Amino acid sequence: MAATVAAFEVEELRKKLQDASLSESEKKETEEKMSARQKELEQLKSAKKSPGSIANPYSKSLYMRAAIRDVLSGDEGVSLIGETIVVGGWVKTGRTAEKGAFTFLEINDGSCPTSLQVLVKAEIENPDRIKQTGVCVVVEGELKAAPAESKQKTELHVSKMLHVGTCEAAAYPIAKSKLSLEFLREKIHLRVRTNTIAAIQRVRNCLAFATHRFFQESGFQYVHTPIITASDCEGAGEMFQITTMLAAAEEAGKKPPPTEEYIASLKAAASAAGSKVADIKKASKEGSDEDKEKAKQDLKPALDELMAAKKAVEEAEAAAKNVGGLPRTATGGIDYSTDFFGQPVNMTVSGQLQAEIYACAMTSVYTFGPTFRAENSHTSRHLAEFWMIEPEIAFADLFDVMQCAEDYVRYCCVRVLEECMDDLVLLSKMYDKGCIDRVRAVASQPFGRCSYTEAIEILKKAVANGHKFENNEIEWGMDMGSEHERYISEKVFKKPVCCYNYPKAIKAFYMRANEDGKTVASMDVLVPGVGELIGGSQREERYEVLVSRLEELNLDPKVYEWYTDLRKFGTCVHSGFGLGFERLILFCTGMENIRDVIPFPRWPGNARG
Ligand SMILES: NC(=O)C[C@H](N)C(=O)O
Repeated sequence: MAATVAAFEVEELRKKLQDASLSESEKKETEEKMSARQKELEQLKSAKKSPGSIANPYSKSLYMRAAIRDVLSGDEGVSLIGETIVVGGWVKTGRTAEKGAFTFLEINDGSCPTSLQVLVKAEIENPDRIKQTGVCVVVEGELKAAPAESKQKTELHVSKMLHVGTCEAAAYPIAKSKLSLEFLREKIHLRVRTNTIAAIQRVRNCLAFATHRFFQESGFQYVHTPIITASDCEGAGEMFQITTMLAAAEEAGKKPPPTEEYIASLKAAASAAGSKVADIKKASKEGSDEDKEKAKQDLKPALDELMAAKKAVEEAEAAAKNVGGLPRTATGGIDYSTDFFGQPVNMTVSGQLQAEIYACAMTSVYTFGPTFRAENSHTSRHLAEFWMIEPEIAFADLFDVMQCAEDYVRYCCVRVLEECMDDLVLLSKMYDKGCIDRVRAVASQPFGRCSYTEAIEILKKAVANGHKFENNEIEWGMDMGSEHERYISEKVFKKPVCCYNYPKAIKAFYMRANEDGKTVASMDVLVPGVGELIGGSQREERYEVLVSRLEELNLDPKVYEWYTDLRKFGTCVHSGFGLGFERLILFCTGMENIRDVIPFPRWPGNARG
């Protein structure tokens, strides 16, 4: 809410003014900023609202319901005092007062972290039906000024209960206010009813919208790349396969395969049927008129018998090869030609290759969709299904995409500070006190830049000075671990860093080879608290170099023909990157575990919800 942001800013500026080391001009500038924000705050607070102006446009036919966010925004509802409004939501807490004459409910509808206090008289609704956490209510009533001692400025005095969805209190798993995040992951269908998960969802929503805004305002086309694909972009083989052969295999697998004797007996039957046909044919040419007439009648059924016998042999032979119920090729591999797509396919690990196709015709494009990795990884930084944003830009080199990555991430931070401050405040109080400062710091200053070779020097020096990493063997060519990446961004630069020009041996086939013969034009953005947030590169645009790189890595150039074709038909310098959306959310919310920032997390052994 804009007013919350303004109030927060005023407070921050007030704190800053107490800093004795401020110069006269800094002090003046801060005072001016503060009075401008103060004025803005006053305006927001006095903006006049009406029940009609705040009613949700798509909740009018049933109830004329308003979102609690719109009731409370700016002035905490003061300008609506005396008006009749309708709100709907779920009870956070309920209590009775005056021996059950009143029920006080805190209701929340997910539109903002704040709940609305609602007062229901016993003659309007039985307290026992509504006071449990988790009950759903839609209520109509007059918004009144709250008593002076209460923490909120307004409360709703209910005149009509429009809906009650009761909640079985004893069985409701999230009735308690403080539950562990691990426990909530098990109650996946109810966890968004908690303040934490709802706040994270609002931040996620804000970042998703900010992503589209940033790229749309920068002239990018949003491209939908496929989820089902035959190519492995990262060449790492950590893919989920897609097939329809398994259900049929299960059926086929139930029958024992035909024995050699059985196949031999079928073959004998086929050969007998063959001889019979030959005899009939002979009789039709050489026999008496009577024989010829009979042969004419016998030929058709004999031919049918032969065809059926041959088919039985073929089927039995195929079934004998059908190990585990799966059809096999002559060399014993699985025969995918009978599968749905006629070839092995998997769920995408990255939309990059297809994004390149579009960039090489439309110049600036981006994808934003789910990607999948079948890594058996149980860390707090990995998911089997995660969302990725992948811009791809023609006529752009490595340094252009580094700048794009920096601008995009900073833009997201600005948006989240402007639009989700209440959520950030809530989360930072509960989980990570320094989070808002880190987001602000990212929004307000340029990223660092450092080559991989420089990064290795920094790490070596750290070890020489006594710093202990879990992996203390620092040498050029290593794949830096998260502890090393975090050291560089958190301890050395104290801000996000674009690290670039990594060794060729640890990077993917599509990255452009540098002149030194050892490195490729790749970059990672390393961020405090998170480690690697972005990976990207300038793409290899030279046909021969790309094909020989594929061969070097034992990747079949035939499989990547369409990709290498782009280099044959009007090639150009182009670059792009991929940002793991959930890692951006981790950074902005200060949450520790990636499983808590996606609505329905998938990890090995878990696909709840
Ligand atoms: N689009 C990109 O550059 C991201 C890269 N394909 C990755 O998955 O890391």
